[in-house]
Amino acid sequence: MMQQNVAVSDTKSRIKRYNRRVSKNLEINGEQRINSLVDSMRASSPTHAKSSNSLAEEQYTSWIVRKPFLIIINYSIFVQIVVDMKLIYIYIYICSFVKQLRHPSALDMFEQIVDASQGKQIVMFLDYDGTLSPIVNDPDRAFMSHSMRKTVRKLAKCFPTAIVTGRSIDKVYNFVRLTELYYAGSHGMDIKGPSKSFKFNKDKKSEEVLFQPANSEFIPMIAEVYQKLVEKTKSIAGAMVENNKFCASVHFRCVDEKKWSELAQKVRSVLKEYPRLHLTQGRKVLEIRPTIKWDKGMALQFLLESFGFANSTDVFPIYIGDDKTDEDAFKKLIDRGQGIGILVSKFPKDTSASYSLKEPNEASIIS
Ligand SMILES: O=P(O)(O)OC[C@H]1O[C@H](O[C@H]2O[C@H](CO)[C@@H](O)[C@H](O)[C@H]2O)[C@H](O)[C@@H](O)[C@@H]1O
Repeated sequence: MMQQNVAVSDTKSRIKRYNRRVSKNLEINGEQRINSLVDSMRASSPTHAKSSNSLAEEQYTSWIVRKPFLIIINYSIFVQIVVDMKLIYIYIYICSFVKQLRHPSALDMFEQIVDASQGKQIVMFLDYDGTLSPIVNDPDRAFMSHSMRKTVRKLAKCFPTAIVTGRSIDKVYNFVRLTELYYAGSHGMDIKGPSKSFKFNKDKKSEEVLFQPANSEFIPMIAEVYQKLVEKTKSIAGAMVENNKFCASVHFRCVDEKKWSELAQKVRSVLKEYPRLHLTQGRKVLEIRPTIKWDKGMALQFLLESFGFANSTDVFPIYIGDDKTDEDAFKKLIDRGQGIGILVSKFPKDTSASYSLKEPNEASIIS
């Protein structure tokens, strides 16, 4: 009997120890997940994402700052510095040259792009934020310039043209205000065609083409999550939440970096209750979306198919975008072996796009 009691209490204490270990692991895992989310929030913010170029420039600057002290210490070290500086110069030069080779400016390559599209039907895909409009602190004030609107209108007269955005269609339409375009909102999960008769519509139907790959039950789910996120994050100065119909965005552009971890924790705590939603990241924004296999690349594919170019070799799709989510579309073009992807970015980035533009204004020049 005595032995049995000892065995039971032994087992109990082993179970307790086990539970303690498990819950400690869970805490560590939870903490690790938040830490890695905050790390990637930092990494995806341009001021933190050091390119090889900017790193070299930074090293170069720090050499300059230290230089006078080193001269006094030793002339031979000074000579060494001059040699090193030259090497750094050469390194910076090679980096920018290689970058140009990998992602030449779409402006410099304009003629080649035009040549490559000869005899083919150009189809234009345009991201909105950071591509047609400059990035601003307040997402509700990301206005498109009049000249950009004019350019997009002209484009749509010549080619089928679609806006592919993380925003809801209603929001992006309020900025763009062009009825002749196709709109793929909520990262391509809500696709609508022009609301009036449109010559590129193969069957010449005048009604809107509509495709929503995600189940419509996600709409109330996102609305609920949006409300919870607004409530949870209201104590964090600068945090903004947007309901984008099939997805929600939590902006941290105006949040003090010291608060990023707290914000990430709050977002994770809301998402815990929604296993059918997951988190992705854009430019200083956390995006919550349905766990379905759909992205901007698949939206591009869907639109090309609806234009009748499923297996056509006579099509030349051009996709212009600035964000991580646009990479799926760039990759799709590579898979199809057609057209070109153009990345809008001031900084060198790893991308599947073939060309680059420095800012939204340049996108209007090429169009
Ligand atoms: O696919 P996109 O059209 O690029 O949409 C992605 C997100 O764009 C918007 O946020 C971005 O632009 C804001 C205004 O310039 C800026 O404040 C924010 O930091 C950027 O991430 C939009 O507000 C989000 O809902 C979209 O998810």
